[in-house]
Amino acid sequence: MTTFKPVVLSGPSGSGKSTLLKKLMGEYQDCFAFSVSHTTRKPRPGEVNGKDYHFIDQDEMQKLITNDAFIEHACFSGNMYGTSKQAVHDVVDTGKICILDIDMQGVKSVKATDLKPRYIFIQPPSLDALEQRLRGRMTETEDSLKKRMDAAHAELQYAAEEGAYDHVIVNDDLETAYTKLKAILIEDITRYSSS
Ligand SMILES: Nc1ncnc2c1ncn2[C@@H]1O[C@H](COP(=O)(O)OP(=O)(O)OP(=O)(O)O)[C@@H](O)[C@H]1O
Repeated sequence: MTTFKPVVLSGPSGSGKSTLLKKLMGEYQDCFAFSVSHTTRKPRPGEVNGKDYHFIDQDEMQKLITNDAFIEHACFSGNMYGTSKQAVHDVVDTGKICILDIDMQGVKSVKATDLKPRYIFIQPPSLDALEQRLRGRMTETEDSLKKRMDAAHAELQYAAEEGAYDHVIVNDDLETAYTKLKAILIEDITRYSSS
């Protein structure tokens, strides 16, 4: 079976990663998949273990963290979440193209693994435009906006370093950015479709 390198999509919050991924997965439903995350959160009605999340308890989570099983892990509202290296390998083994939507710390962690993905950075046209988009999304408080803008500075600095990413896509006009993203992935998409 043909397998594909995972694809890492990174970029400041508000740069348009989710928007681009939604378009990509809408157009090529079959081809791409996200890895299944681990969480200590209780399953909601209808959620399936191993499909929506790997539901585990605190002790198991701690063990996985100690064993360096995660690419990234974080705590939100008292629950822990993590993306394991194994979960990415599991998607690769299905023959689909695994998408990782992760931040700069996640990118640095992936670089320390044997995953060898393609690294794509989604860059906002400017910091002003980024702030406008975050405000327009109506998801942020002034405090969280400031945190995201501070983080964006660091992300842009890192992306400018030689070799940090394989591709940088400036998301100014959405259709143009999407065309660029597809151009990077089209060879794999075609191979997937003909396999
Ligand atoms: N090219 C574009 N032109 C104008 N607005 C855009 C463009 N791309 C995305 N947006 C808008 O910018 C906002 C942020 O985009 P999105 O939520 O996709 O960012 P993100 O990188 O996924 O953020 P996060 O990391 O916080 O999830 C959204 O409201 C989206 O509709």
